Amino acid sequence: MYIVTAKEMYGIDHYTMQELGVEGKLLMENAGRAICLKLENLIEKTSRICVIAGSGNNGGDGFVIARTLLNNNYHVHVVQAVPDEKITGDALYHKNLYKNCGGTVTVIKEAEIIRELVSDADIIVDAMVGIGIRGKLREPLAGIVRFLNQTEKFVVSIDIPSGLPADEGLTDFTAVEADCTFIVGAPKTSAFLEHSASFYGEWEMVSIGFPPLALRKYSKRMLWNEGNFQESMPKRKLNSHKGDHGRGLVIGGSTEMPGSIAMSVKAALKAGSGLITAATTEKVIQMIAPVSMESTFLALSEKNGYLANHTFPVDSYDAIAIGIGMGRYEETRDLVRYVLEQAKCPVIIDADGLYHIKSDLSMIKKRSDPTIVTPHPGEMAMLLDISVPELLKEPFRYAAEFAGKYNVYVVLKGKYTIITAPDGRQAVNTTGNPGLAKGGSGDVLTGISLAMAMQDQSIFEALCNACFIHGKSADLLVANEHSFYDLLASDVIKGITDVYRTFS
Ligand SMILES: NC(=O)C1=CN([C@@H]2O[C@H](COP(=O)(O)OP(=O)(O)OC[C@H]3O[C@@H](n4cnc5c(N)ncnc54)[C@H](OP(=O)(O)O)[C@@H]3O)[C@@H](O)[C@H]2O)[C@@H](O)CC1
Ligand SMILES: [K+]
Repeated sequence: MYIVTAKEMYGIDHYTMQELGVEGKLLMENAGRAICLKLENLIEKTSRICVIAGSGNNGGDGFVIARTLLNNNYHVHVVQAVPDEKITGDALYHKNLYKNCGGTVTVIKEAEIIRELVSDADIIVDAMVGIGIRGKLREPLAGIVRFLNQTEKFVVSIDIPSGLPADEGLTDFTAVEADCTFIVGAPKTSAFLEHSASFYGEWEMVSIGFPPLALRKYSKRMLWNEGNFQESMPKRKLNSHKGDHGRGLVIGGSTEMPGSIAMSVKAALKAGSGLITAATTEKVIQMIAPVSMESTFLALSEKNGYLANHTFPVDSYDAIAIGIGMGRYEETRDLVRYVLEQAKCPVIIDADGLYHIKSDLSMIKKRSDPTIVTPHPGEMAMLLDISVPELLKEPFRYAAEFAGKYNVYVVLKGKYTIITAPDGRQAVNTTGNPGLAKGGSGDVLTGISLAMAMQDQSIFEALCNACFIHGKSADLLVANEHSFYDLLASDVIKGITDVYRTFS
């Protein structure tokens, strides 16, 4: 499923109409009808529905919905929140069809009157404004939105909750807090931003006839779901051996943080790596060896309990993960630099490794083999020298800029983890739950990512699949024997079994 900006949606719309010859009226009919099919599952035959229509094509969708429901014997009324002369084009065509079928319309000039007009309605359909919103919502729409946000009635938004921007970048808006939203054609970016996603309520996308080639042509963003995972995840051959599944190296750990590297190693093995070596200090090896029975170890030099400058052969590995639990000690940085310069395989940089590269980002820019950074928002903001709120306003743009500038893959972790390729392709992971907001969770994702980077798939797909597995493991665990509260990172490692048994 593709994710679009408003501009991309208009591009897809234009292409479908101009190049393919599909008329706008037909797209609007398709949108309204597809939404009605879904809506009818939510409402009773006796439900009273009030559609609030605005002036643009979003209002036009509202008129199609009103006519379809009316013709299916529902009790419907349309409140038009703009003067008659503002309804033009395809929206006017559909308004007339609705009226020709016996539909009634009340035109309102002031927001106050809405309370009375919807007093006997069970369901309110918000078709005031969609992706055509410009600036902050004007009256009377703003007043209607304030009313809708305090009413107990069930509010269904069409395409986008009215007032909400489709794109990232704006955080100051008045918008409908919908109970549910039926998104038209493709989900918009604001459905995946921490400050705006909740306005959608539960959402579902309806297809209205945009061909995949049009979506592909305009959008570089997608939602990574079960279908993508199943399609791209390489199948295991029955006669394969451990060497076929990747020989990985995890570099990290310190006396203060010995556990995290153990978690990454275990996750990497559980997710399907053939062989994993943990490169860490002698002391950490002694500490983690009893719980890391399936891995091999490489002792590196240390200073005050932290990894210090050390050169060792890194060319016999298929992929490397570095940074986990290694601390921010000055001398550890030389080790990070050495690995990034020498390794001729994909390198994943996580946690403290990100702090080490910050002082000299040319370390990553110079590499010719794939480099992957896996920051949470605090680490991403640190890499970019901006605040976390600033980053979260436009995470897609910042991640894409960083990936392009430094030629790296970025896995920006969060409620909506965004995976970005150096060429600007982006994916949003669909799995995961609040149970993952716990220590060790990132270490597990790094381990799974390491395993995926060594399977027969592109790095972009590998990272998308790693995020999918990580989140899906947590989802299955919470659905069955665990809760958001008690879920541990070690449970997520065990849960990888169920993800593979269920989906591959
Ligand atoms: N292919 C597609 O994409 C398809 C899209 N479809 C649907 O069309 C929608 C996009 O339609 P659109 O382009 O007509 O814009 P839309 O969201 O109705 O808003 C424009 C109106 O809002 C008004 N307005 C703007 N800002 C305002 C403000 N701050 N405060 C108050 N009012 C404001 C503005 O009024 P004006 O400023 O001109 O007075 C203008 O009249 C899309 O979301 C989807 O639902 C489907 O039909 C199927 C095909
Ligand atoms: K709307």
